[in-house]
Amino acid sequence: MADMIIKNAYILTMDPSVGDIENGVVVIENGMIKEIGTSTQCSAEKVIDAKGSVLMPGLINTHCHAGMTIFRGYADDMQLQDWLENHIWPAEAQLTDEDIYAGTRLACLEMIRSGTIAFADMYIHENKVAQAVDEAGIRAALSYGMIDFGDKEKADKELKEGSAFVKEWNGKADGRIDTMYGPHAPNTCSRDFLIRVKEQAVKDNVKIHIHVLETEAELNYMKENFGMCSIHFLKDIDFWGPDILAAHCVWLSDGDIKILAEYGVNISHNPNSNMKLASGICPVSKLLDNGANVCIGTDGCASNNNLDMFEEMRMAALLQKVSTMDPTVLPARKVLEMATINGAKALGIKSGMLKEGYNADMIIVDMNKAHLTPVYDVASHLVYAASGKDVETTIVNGKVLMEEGKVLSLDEQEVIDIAIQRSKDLILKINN
Ligand SMILES: CSC[C@H]1O[C@@H](n2cnc3c(O)ncnc32)[C@H](O)[C@@H]1O
Ligand SMILES: [Zn+2]
Repeated sequence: MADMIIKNAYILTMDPSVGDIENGVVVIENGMIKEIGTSTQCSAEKVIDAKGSVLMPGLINTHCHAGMTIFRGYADDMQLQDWLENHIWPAEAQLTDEDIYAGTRLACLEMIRSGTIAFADMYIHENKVAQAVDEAGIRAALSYGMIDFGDKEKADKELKEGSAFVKEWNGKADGRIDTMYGPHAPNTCSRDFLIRVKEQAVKDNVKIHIHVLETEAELNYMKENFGMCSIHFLKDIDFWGPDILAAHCVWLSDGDIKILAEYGVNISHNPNSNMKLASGICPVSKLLDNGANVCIGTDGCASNNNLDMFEEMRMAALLQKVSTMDPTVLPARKVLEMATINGAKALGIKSGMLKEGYNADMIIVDMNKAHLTPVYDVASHLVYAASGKDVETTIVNGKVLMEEGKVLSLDEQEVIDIAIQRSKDLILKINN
């Protein structure tokens, strides 16, 4: 007897060798996909009838600061440097374990609700992020965010904390938590520190999550201080490889794009954050044309201001079209690949496709809605017409985290109430 069967669904497998299955069935056992096809001989304890809905791989958010969800709507409409240095960093200095736990629980709730099954995170008090992820049932690649600003003592302390986090949490929560090292950016971390981080990550066999060339200011800083841009600087210290998840990559030259593709670097494109902070536009279609792995993230809730990956997919497509003045670039299926297959590759997880032997990480999208009617092309609706609110069921590791719109792994009202209380206490502390 299997654990679960989902039947009568339009299945968007994202498996290129199979394609879509119009009236399909998926069998789940021990957190994995046991069978996928048009029929099954299996029976299961739980059967979900998904008639009229789309069953697809859950979305993967490859750049987030989940704890920052406590700052949703705090410090809008500013230049990135002003926003970060004069507002966000002073506010973060006031954050406690409990604030980050509350913010991350709120983030997990929103992600489960809007069809995200996994996210990559970089933040402070990351132990509390891990605790929240463990309890919420979602999957994540977590890193303690490190900044040394060229201070050797701070570098030692940060690396010690990043290392301790990796040792404590890697592979935990039934394998749902992976860890990474999280040096913040090439303009906030010293050269020596980045070299040490890379060495440690290789030793620990974990990946690295870093912001790269988000702003023109970073590009200018690197050129002034090192005589080269961040891409060449990181190449110079043997940093690049398929173990690197580089967020943003907005200010790239054609030569930089070739380097990122050649080294198999994973690039998280964060269109809403880049638009809101007016950072610029990542050359996504050029990166993809050169064979780079580009995936999609939301960034934190203080620069977005939500974690809806459906919205992020739509923005990714529209932004490339208008910036290249070519409506044929980044068609819907390609964007879906970025948010599923490419995200899974970046995180090194067997998700992002509905295929035998893969993690049972999937979502059911209700298509019986006015704004999703009629249907000529399912992929088109998922990217251009749907939103996270259309997700009715979310399954991670074979466990149902939300069923027919009810979140089962978290007490929704409690999560919201605590986040409200924490935000009120926080603003009093910040303003004092
Ligand atoms: C050291 S933990 C991570 C650090 O990153 C900050 N952050 C959030 N969003 C961005 C962004 O768009 N660019 C650069 N840094 C960002 C966050 O506030 C934490 O301090
Ligand atoms: Zn970020």
